[in-house]
Amino acid sequence: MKHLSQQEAADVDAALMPTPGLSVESLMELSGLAVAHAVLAIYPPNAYPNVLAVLGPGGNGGDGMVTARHLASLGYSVSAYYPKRNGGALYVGLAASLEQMGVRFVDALPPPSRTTVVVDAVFGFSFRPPLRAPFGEVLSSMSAFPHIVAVDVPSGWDVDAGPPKTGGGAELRPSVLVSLTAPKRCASAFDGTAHFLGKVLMPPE
Ligand SMILES: NC(=O)C1=CN([C@@H]2O[C@H](COP(=O)(O)OP(=O)(O)OC[C@H]3O[C@@H](n4cnc5c(N)ncnc54)[C@H](O)[C@@H]3O)[C@@H](O)[C@H]2O)[C@H](O)CC1
Ligand SMILES: [K+]
Repeated sequence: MKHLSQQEAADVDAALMPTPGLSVESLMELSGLAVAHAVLAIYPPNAYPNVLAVLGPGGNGGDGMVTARHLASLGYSVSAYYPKRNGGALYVGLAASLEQMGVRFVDALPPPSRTTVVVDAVFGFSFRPPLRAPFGEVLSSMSAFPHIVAVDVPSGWDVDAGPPKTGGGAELRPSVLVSLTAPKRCASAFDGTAHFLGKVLMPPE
């Protein structure tokens, strides 16, 4: 399977936008639904009742909000940590839809737990290192959780080059990766247990 560079990933999503019937909202909904079903397949709610969605300020965080909404409707107990909120109408609306579904927004990350699945929706294909505050601390705290499902790109990884080489303990090692549309180059360094491909809307060529 082809892996997309950071630039190709941005170009592909820009090319999908004018497709009749597609919009940022619909692409985000399909992404979040795909991630929710990956969580359901690997971490069923009878064994893993709690989900913590960690949300970044851009489109990846939007996918994470949709994921959280679907997981709440699938029977998980869902909380969300959203340290840098996006004030755009789409994001404000998504956050309101989560509250309607009973998702709790928390002010700090809870301690790690073996029965909690972390949805890593901090950064996607637009991330460029180095990390700016407060996300170094956020990723460092997340990395202590044993079950992490990364949305599109493991957060903090260089989209082309892969995991950071700092060795400082802050690098995420997700157990599940859900690539959206196509895997990004960094996915070739993924060494977790399951790699899914979601939101495939393009003809193969
Ligand atoms: N764009 C689309 O068509 C769709 C994208 N989907 C998902 O969205 C992400 C890409 O979204 P984008 O808004 O372009 O960017 P990110 O979420 O990856 O991050 C942007 C956000 O992060 C900040 N940021 C970037 N680098 C740093 C840094 N080093 N330190 C701190 N903060 C940083 C930046 O300022 C922005 O605020 C894609 O991967 C998909 O998950 C959907 O699938 C729908 C369609
Ligand atoms: K991510």
